[in-house]
Amino acid sequence: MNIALIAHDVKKEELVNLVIAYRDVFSQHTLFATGATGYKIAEETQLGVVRLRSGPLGGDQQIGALVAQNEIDAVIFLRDPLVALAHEPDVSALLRLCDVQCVPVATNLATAELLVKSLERHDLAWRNIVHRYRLERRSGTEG
Ligand SMILES: O=C(CO)COP(=O)(O)O
Repeated sequence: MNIALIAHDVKKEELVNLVIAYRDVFSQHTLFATGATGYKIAEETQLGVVRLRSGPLGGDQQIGALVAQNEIDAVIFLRDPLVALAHEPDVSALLRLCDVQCVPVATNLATAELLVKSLERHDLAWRNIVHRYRLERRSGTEG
């Protein structure tokens, strides 16, 4: 599964702690992250992370584009709920695209933990089954 991890500055430590606590689960997936979040996760957990641009410089939009292409299976986005950010429209757009594509998205630590536990139980495996089925159908019609 492709998991996107994003945290605003005041939430980065929470997210890193979550990844440390559930390292065994996260290590079984491909992790994508915005720039500074990805840097911290990689540094503190030694897990591989596909790092995109920093959030304010377009990283949220890059993750949004992956969501729009249905290439992300779950998003954990720990937002700072107490400040308004210059790139708020990018944040809203990403969350909207998660709803468009029916991608599970957690915006606080409590929900993030539930999502990780779902990953652990393979609750989202149906997404891989659908991906594979569609790829096979596509290659069948092309061949
Ligand atoms: O601002 C962000 C998401 O909106 C996070 O970006 P960074 O991971 O680069 O700090």
